[in-house]
Amino acid sequence: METIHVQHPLNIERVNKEPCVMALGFFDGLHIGHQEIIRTAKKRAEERNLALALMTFSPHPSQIIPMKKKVDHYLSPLEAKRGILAKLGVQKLYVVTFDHAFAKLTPAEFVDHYLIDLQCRHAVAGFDFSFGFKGQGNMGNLAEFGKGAFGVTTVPKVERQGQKVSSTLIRSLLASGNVNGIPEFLGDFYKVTGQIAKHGDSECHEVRIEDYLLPHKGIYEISAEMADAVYNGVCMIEDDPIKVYVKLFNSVKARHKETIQIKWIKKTSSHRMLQPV
Ligand SMILES: Cc1cc2nc3c(=O)[nH]c(=O)nc-3n(C[C@H](O)[C@H](O)[C@H](O)COP(=O)(O)O)c2cc1C
Ligand SMILES: Nc1ncnc2c1ncn2[C@@H]1O[C@H](COP(=O)(O)OP(=O)(O)O)[C@@H](O)[C@H]1O
Repeated sequence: METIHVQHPLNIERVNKEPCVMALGFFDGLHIGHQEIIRTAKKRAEERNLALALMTFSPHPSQIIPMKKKVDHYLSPLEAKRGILAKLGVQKLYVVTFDHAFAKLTPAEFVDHYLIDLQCRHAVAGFDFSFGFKGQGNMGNLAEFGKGAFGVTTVPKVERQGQKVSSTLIRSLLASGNVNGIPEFLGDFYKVTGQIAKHGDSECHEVRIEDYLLPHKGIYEISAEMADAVYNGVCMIEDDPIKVYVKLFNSVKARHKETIQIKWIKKTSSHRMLQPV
């Protein structure tokens, strides 16, 4: 997968582009709703023999525009997003810097410069995707702004348990420590990647995790992947200041600075921190 970072104003001559199907959205977490968008876009790309592209933004629009909640930690920071998108078959990833100049674009300007000029031949997004100044562009008027340059597919709402699957919903499950409820919406357990920051004589390792949203403080059953091997263990999250400690069962020790991927299984009680299951 090719990753192309662009910033407004676009110097279109210098952007590596090709006729494509473009999936649109922020896509934090790549939950089952997002996966449905990408599956649909992939189908359209195959039918039309076009490249599969996806446009996302960085940072989250709420960092620039006042919104109800400011997102400053992610379910899938850009590197994690890249890995997941490549696996889902995305061939070109456009990462647009979301700054004030970009946020001020009218829906027509966004479509002209970021879809038509990037050779989008078909756009795919969910029923609630919005774009352009004050979110005035939507799936009801996207085709009109496209003036026939591309077709549009709107993916209907993906729901579970009577609720729209959303990154906000997954964030609230993390905030309540309800990590075992996440796979229903995410399609998998919630995973974060970090580095072993400190290890002493004890088998309890401190892990440094950046950019990811973490579950609520407490003790969790986890599985950890390091150097292609998977271990079971427990993880303790402290807040104020935020610290993450991992203990792997069977006295497995991790090396300093080793990369560790933590998969959150469920919240547990403190005594199991000492007593492996
Ligand atoms: C060109 C452009 C301008 C935008 N301007 C605004 C804005 O002024 N106010 C706003 O609330 N959102 C704005 N947005 C953000 C969108 O409403 C939306 O959050 C973003 O496109 C991510 O879509 P998603 O949340 O459906 O993934 C803009 C988006 C784009 C692409
Ligand atoms: N549950 C869903 N059903 C259908 N489409 C969705 C769903 N959730 C998100 N989308 C679409 O996925 C893209 C990215 O949406 P985004 O706003 O980043 O997700 P979320 O609503 O989870 O924060 C947009 O095109 C959006 O319309």
